[in-house]
Amino acid sequence: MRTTTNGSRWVDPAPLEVARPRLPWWTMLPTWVKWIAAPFALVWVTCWLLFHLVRVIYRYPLVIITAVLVGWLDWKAGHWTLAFVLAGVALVLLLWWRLHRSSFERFALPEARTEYRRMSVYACQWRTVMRLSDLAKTSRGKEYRPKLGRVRSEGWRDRVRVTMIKGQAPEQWERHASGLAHSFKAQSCRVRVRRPGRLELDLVHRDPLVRPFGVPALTEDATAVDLKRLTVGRTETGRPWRIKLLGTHLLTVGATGAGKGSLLWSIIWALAPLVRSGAVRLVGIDPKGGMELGQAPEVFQRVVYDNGPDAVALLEEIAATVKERASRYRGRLRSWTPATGDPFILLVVDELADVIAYQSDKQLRERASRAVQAITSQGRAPGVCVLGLLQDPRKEVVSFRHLFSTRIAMRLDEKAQVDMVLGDGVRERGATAQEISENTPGVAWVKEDGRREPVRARAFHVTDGDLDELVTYVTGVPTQRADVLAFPDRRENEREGGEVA
Ligand SMILES: Nc1ncnc2c1ncn2[C@@H]1O[C@H](COP(=O)(O)OP(=O)(O)OP(=O)(O)O)[C@@H](O)[C@H]1O
Repeated sequence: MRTTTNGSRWVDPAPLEVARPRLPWWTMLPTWVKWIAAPFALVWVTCWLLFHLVRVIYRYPLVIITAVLVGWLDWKAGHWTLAFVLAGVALVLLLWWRLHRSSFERFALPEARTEYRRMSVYACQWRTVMRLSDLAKTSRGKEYRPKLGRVRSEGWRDRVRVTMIKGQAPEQWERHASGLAHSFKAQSCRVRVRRPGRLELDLVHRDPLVRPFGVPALTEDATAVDLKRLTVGRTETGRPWRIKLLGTHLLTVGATGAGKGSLLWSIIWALAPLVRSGAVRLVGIDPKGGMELGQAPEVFQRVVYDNGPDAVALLEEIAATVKERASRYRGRLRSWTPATGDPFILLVVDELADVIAYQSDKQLRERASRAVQAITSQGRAPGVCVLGLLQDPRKEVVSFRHLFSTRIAMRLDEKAQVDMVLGDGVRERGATAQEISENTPGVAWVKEDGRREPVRARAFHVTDGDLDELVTYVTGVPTQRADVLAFPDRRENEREGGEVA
C-alpha cells in the first residue's frame, strides 16, 4: 500500500517473514514425564552410540587397530620407539611385496585397500552423489537416502552394497549406472540385486581379462569331463568359465574377429577325451567353405562345408535322430545319460544365418529352419546340443533365440544387437557387449536362462599348434601342417641365372 506523507513517497515494507523456531515435541512434556523418561533415553543414546562405535570398528578394523596400537606404543614407549617400530613394519611389508607379491596382494592388500577406498571415495561422497543422481528423496521435510553398506575393493572393481529406500526399484539404479560410474571415477557400474531391497554395485576400474589365457593341458581321464561343467576360459573374477552342454543349446554371436572360433575350439578342447573315447560325437556345418571347422576336420565325425542340400540333409538326419531317441527313451528315461550307450551329439553350425536365413533356395531354407527348430526344441533331453555361431543377429535368427538357453554375446557393433542376443534388460544390468575392445578377442558376456545376472568371461586362446595337438590327441596320428614356403625372390633368381650365364 502506497502512502504519501508531506509530499514524500514511501513504500510499505514486506511483512517480516521469520521462521518461528520449532522445538522438539518432547520439550513440551511436563517435567515429571521427562524425569521418568530420562533413564530410558540415556540407555537408548548409549545403545545408539555403541552400535555406531561397533559399526565403525567393523568397517575400519585395520585403521582402528593401527591407531590404537600406535597410540598405546607412543604412550608406553615414546616417540622414538614408535618411529623405529613403524619403520620396521614398513620394511617387512616392502620385503613381503618384493619377494612374494601374490600372497601380499592376497592377504595384506585387500583390507587396506577396502578401508581406504570406502573412506576416501564412497563414505565422503555418498550423500552428494545420491542427492545429485536423484536417488535420494525428500518427503514431508525428511530426507530418505539409500544406505551405503559393505564395500569390498578387489583392485579391478569395488563391490558396494546398498540398501534402497522404500519405493525404489533396481531399474532406477540401472538407469543411473553410467552417472554413478562417472561420479565414483569408475569405468563402468553394474547393478546386481542381492535380495529384495538390497543391491550390489560393481564399480569397475580396469579389465582383468586384458591378457589372453592359454589352454590347459589335455586330460587323459575321460571320467573327469562333465558335460554340465566344461571349462572353456576364465571369468573376470578369476574363476574358471564353465559351460553346460547337457540339456541346453548355445548361441554365440560376435562381429568378425570377436573370437567366436576360440570359444568353439575351447569347447572341443574340453570335450577331447570324450570325443576320443566315442562318448561324444561332433558334427559340423561350416558354410564359409571350411575356414573355421576346416582347421581340424579330423575331430568331427562329419562336416559339411556349405549351406546347400548336404547341410540340410545333415540337419534333417540329426532331427530324425532326436525323434528316434525321444521315442526310445519315452517312459524309460527323463533324459540322456552315458548309460544309454548313445553318444552325446554336439552339432556346430559356424554361420547359422547362412543356413536358415541367407540360403537363396526357399525350399532348402525352410527345410533347414524346420530341422534346426526341431533339434533345438526337442534335442535337449535326447542328448543333442546345438552350438550356433553367428556374426550378425538378424531377425530371422533371433526368432530362434528363445530355443538357446545359453546365449553368448562377444564383441558386437551396436547396443540393439546386444538386446537382440541376450534379451531385454540384460545390457542395463551391465552386459555391454558393444563396448568389448577389438584388442580383447574371446571376451564375452554370457546369459543363461534362469540366472538373472550375466557373466563376463574370456575363452582360452587356441592356437594352430594347440589344434595340431588336439587332432593328434583325438586321432592318435601326429599331424603335420603344410610348410609355408617363402615366396621366391626374383632378384635372387635373376642373379643366380646371371652367374650361370
Ligand atoms: N580367446 C582369445 N584370446 C586371444 N586371442 C584370440 C582369442 N580368440 C581369438 N583370438 C585372436 O583373434 C583373432 C580372431 O579370432 P577368430 O577368428 O576366432 O574370430 P571369429 O569371431 O571367429 O572371426 P570370424 O567371424 O571372422 O571367423 C585371431 O587372430 C585369434 O588369434
